[in-house]
Amino acid sequence: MTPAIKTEGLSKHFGSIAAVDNLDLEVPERAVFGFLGPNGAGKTTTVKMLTGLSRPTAGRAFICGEEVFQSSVAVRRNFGFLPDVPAFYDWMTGTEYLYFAGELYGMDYRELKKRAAELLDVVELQKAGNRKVGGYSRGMKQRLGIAQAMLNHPKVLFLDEPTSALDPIGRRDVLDLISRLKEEATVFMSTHILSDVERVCDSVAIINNGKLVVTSTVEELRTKYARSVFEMEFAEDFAPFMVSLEKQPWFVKAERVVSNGAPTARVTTDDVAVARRELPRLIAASGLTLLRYELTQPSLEDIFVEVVKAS
Ligand SMILES: Nc1ncnc2c1ncn2[C@@H]1O[C@H](COP(=O)(O)OP(=O)(O)OP(=O)(O)O)[C@@H](O)[C@H]1O
Repeated sequence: MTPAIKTEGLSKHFGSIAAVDNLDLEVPERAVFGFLGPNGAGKTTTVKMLTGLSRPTAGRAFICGEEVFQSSVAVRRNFGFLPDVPAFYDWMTGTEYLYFAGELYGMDYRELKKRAAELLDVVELQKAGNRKVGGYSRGMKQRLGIAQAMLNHPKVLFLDEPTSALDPIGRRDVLDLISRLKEEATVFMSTHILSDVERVCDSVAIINNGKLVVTSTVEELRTKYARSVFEMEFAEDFAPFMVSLEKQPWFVKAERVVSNGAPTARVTTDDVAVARRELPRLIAASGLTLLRYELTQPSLEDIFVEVVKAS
């Protein structure tokens, strides 16, 4: 099957800076793909090359098998794009805005009317369609922007930081919408918000300093970096206890975090069976009063920090 997005040695240099360096990516159809990386990693530069807004210094990019730049008109038909800060005309209603955008795409008026109504439904703005965009919340604007990007049935939808400016309810609505869109299109979203990735993405790529560090399904990433984490709350100060754990052969790291409002010891191990046996004995020997003891999995954030540091 032709991948929705493919890059071969994609690179962009700005003078001596390699913003994107020899990137090989493959994104399957009908996936929600998370594109992650710390600030300055090269995410925006990559998205600009994938959407034909910036020419690569070397390498090639394909959307649905069509090479970007070689066949830009054919490629443009295949994707929709929502920038991180979309611009709207506040005096237009939501429906008028979609008609305006559809006319720019050259859509037939009858088809446009039908598609706009259908999309207002999908993004749950059917009631707000006749209200002026100036009165929309940020979340509503973002959903309208997604409807606009989906107008001409793109096979790939690029979303740049789609939830970063939203409150928790706006975020939840946009994430629910992204999950539903995968029925229609492949979604490629760049983001910093790892909990969003955990909620909606099937696969991810992590880049750092312009280079691909890892690409895999979220599941594989978890299995590969599976280390178990014990969370413990104590009635007394547990700092000396954490230090005493460092000598244990199964110990990877110990952190003091605040979980559910309480100071918590988070202890990571790479040998869960031994740690499970040993920890209760060590807690008993410490004389501390144990209030909570839980075995959890590392978050995507833990994995991200580890992968980026190692690179
Ligand atoms: N037009 C440009 N001229 C010179 N350097 C640039 C240009 N655009 C980007 N860069 C550099 O390329 C690198 C990658 O930038 P890019 O904006 O792609 O990163 P990013 O991952 O999107 O970062 P952020 O998450 O902060 O938006 C950075 O070092 C940046 O300073």
